[in-house]
Amino acid sequence: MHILAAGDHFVSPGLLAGAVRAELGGDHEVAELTLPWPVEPFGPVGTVLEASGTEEQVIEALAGAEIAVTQMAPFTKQVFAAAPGLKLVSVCRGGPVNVDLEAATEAGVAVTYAPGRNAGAAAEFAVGMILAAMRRIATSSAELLSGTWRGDYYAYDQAGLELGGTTVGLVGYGAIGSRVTKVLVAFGAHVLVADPYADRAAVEADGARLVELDELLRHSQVVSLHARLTGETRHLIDKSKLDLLPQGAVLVNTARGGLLDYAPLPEALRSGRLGALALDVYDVEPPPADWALRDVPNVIATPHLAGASRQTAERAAAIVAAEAGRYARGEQLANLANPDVLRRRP
Ligand SMILES: NC(=O)c1ccc[n+]([C@@H]2O[C@H](COP(=O)([O-])OP(=O)(O)OC[C@H]3O[C@@H](n4cnc5c(N)ncnc54)[C@H](O)[C@@H]3O)[C@@H](O)[C@H]2O)c1
Ligand SMILES: O=C(O)[C@H](O)COP(=O)(O)O
Repeated sequence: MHILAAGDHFVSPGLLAGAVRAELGGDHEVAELTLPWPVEPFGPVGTVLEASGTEEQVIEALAGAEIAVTQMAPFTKQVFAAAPGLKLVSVCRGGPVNVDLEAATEAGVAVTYAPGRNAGAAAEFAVGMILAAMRRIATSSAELLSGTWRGDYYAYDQAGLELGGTTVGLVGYGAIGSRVTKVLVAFGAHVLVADPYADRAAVEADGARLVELDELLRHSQVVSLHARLTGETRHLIDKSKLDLLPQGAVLVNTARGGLLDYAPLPEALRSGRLGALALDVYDVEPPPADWALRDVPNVIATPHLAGASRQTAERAAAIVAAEAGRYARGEQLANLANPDVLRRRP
């Protein structure tokens, strides 16, 4: 069998190919393709979002492949049309946003994905960002290293908040939001959750309360975003929603830049409306040189790092290799994103 391992600098082609060889044995031809990373600014929500590399690159590398394993490669209608032998695309992402699922189904190609493979890493990182922002860990460190010892941080009106006893609002209760909840509850925080699709009983069993978004925003001193970016969630938090937050609230976004309207943020921070902002994701990645939040107080910014742990990369490669193994043995795939494809097969 011919297999394409299309990786990037995070989940490398070598890591993917090694896992596939270990799963399938050595009798198969595994081609390796390296895609650029970091990705270009993300495209609009559509059929294929957040892909990396070009269709031409993928078409050339596929060359007769029956299986492709990847994180970011674009699988568009054109790619499926040019690869008639392709039967399985296994994507090691939380959602196969780089695959046109309709075109895959039409072409009879099964698509699998990897829900939760980086949820532990992203949840730990989000909690780290929440703590760093609440207690000014990152900004005070940067100030001290640049020569400023700020005694006023001890003053009552400048001092940070403890997590214990503080109300934290989590927007989105999926693989990451639910993990963040459990950690925050263990710290003694009161956790509010807004997610129109969440199971109330599951939220309550985790020690949190399911509420409407506006209620969450009105009552949370800290708000952390954990929803997926869809047509429905784009700019879920805009100026009108920011205005609902208590004065001096902390806002954390480790999910997707598109969830948040970035335009009102500089003024909200300068005026103290927002007490701190912690970001791992941006409306444009990387943010431009003249980024409006670069010289604004109380901003923490990391380069889209939340999901990037060693375990995530290893787990990702193992998950797609296991799906390739199931396909090769004729077994049921574990996480099929386009079940309709089964109806199209003889
Ligand atoms: N920064 C990083 O490195 C990094 C890493 C992994 C994931 N992420 C991002 O984190 C986010 C969460 O990932 P996940 O794996 O938990 O996703 P998930 O699919 O498991 O959960 C997303 C949740 O969002 C909820 N949701 C949908 N519409 C909503 C709405 N209108 N309001 C509130 N909630 C809504 C869904 O019901 C679901 O529970 C995603 O945006 C993902 O892309 C970022
Ligand atoms: O780090 C990320 O944000 C990802 O690499 C992709 O996340 P996703 O797999 O949930 O799309």
